[in-house]
Amino acid sequence: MGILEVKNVGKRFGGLQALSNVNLSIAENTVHALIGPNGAGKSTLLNCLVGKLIPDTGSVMFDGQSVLGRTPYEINQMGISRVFQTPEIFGDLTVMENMMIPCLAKRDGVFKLNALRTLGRDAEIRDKAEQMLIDMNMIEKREMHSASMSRGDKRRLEIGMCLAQEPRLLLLDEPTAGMARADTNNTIDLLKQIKAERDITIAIIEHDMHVVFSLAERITVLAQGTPLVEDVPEKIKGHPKVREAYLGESAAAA
Ligand SMILES: Nc1ncnc2c1ncn2[C@@H]1O[C@H](COP(=O)(O)OP(=O)(O)OP(=O)(O)O)[C@@H](O)[C@H]1O
Repeated sequence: MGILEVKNVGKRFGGLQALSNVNLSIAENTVHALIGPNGAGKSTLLNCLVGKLIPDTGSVMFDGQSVLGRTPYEINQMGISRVFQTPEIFGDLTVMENMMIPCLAKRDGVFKLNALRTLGRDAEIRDKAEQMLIDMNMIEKREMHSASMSRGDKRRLEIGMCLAQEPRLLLLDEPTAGMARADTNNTIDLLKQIKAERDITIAIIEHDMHVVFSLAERITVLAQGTPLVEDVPEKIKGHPKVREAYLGESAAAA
């Protein structure tokens, strides 16, 4: 059994069946990519995993426990962290201050922004945040204001902030969207490093096939709200059904 088990999940928005009969099993300590054309339902599915949406049908189990009916905060506490398409960091704060936030949230269960004033004197939190910045190869940027960093560095910080919560499943929603090639390659290297150094499962939604094929051990192709094929990357590459889903029938026949 996988660390994440999705069974028969369906989700409708008014007249649109965005997901139907979605079955997905993600094995522990693997990198599993979810790909598919625009509008295939990838983000909707991710939202169902983190409590942002409640499926109309089916079940979502994480490590044997249902996530359905739990709040995003409770699901996060269960061990699922999500990195959004747009970096969710506090631009006015320094890199170090940003990193202390999830460290405190992990230790104390809650976070209050006014705690930041005294946080610098909290040795345990400071040490943990510093260690995370070392792990993320960002320690020399600790005093920088986050808003002034490159997109790649913002993403690096945000991934580090997720890891500070010590998740068992990290969900990445188009982590390299809008990045220049150099930043994309840095993000690929960072994710490879994270995977090599930690016991962690990574599920990634990504349109950039260079990223997908550099990282994924298994790939599920979603089309029109339903999984079309699931296999190892070598089998997905050039799969006629996948070409058809992306390019349309005429292109697949060409
Ligand atoms: N809150 C919503 N209300 C109504 N329709 C929605 C909502 N969210 C998504 N949809 C629709 O559901 C379908 C699936 O959308 P979703 O964003 O999950 O696709 P996606 O595979 O993530 O696409 P993309 O790769 O473009 O991000 C689309 O037709 C979208 O317009």
